[in-house]
Amino acid sequence: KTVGIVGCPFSGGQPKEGVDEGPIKMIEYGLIDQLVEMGWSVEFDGHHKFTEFRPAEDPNIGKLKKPRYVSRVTKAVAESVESHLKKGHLALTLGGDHSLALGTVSGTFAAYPDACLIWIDAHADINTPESTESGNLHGCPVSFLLAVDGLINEEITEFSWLKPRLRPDRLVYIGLRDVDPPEKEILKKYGIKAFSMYHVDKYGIGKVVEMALDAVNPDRDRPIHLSFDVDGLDPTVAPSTGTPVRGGLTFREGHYICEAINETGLLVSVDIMEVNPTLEDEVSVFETVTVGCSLASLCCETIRCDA
Ligand SMILES: N[C@@]1(C(=O)O)CN(C[C@@H]2CCCCN2)C[C@@H]1CCC[B-](O)(O)O
Ligand SMILES: [Mn+2]
Ligand SMILES: [Mn+2]
Ligand SMILES: [Mn+2]
Repeated sequence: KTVGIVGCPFSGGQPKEGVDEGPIKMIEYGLIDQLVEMGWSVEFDGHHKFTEFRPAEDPNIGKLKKPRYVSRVTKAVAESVESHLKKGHLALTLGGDHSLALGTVSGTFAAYPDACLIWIDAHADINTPESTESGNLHGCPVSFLLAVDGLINEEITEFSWLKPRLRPDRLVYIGLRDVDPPEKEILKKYGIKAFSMYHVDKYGIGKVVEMALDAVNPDRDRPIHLSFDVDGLDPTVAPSTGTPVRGGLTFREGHYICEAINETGLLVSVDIMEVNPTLEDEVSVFETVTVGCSLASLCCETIRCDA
């Protein structure tokens, strides 16, 4: 069993410095050794160097910020993820901000057209170029990926490489608690399944994960892409992240999601996103980086001590 690590030091989808250090710290903290100890062979030929992709000029397109930089980087990420998957490897992408999912999810669907997407996040990241207020592309990836008509008005030529393959009934969220009004409209309009923290409280994480899988993978026969924004966790668990929101997933709830999805045997591609090891004090940074590493490891569990 081989896991291909896609190290993505990238911060172009949002304004805070430091989230590009996330992948570097997760590797420094020994993620590779951890995976090797768990029985994986690890393919990692160093972090991507995305600074070469940065255009001299990158004026906003409408409200969107750094559109050319984000587009070039995510196109490269899509190719990288696809190539790991086509070799039958598990793709593990370390971010970097969540705009990288434009690439990771595209790469997964190129290799596994029948895949489903499980998005763990405080946010829906489904703003369109028109609905976004911040213009930060880390708040938009899902709207670009959705294969629906009429969501995005004018085609953004920079992103013409991106073939939207995500059907609304193959997408499910867990952990939502800070969704913009236009995003709520989109979720409702396309009937996208979303388990907010309200549902986690009401049903418990075990039932929520089961309902999420039932929604997008009823026969448990579709490959799974798990996109995990660490701000889905409570800020007491993952404090060093760009857009923290109180009332999030506990340490165990976050890890349970990874264990339960791993247990399906269907996981093909994982993103660990929005770890920014420069925002908080040393202890908070340590906690956030180690949580990123442990989430990744539990996605890769091979030997389960079954009860
Ligand atoms: N929807 C957002 C966007 O900027 O589009 C607005 N939100 C921040 C905003 C602050 C004021 C109260 C309402 N929320 C961040 C989110 C993107 C998060 C991207 B992720 O990858 O971290 O999930
Ligand atoms: Mn590989
Ligand atoms: Mn996100
Ligand atoms: Mn988020």
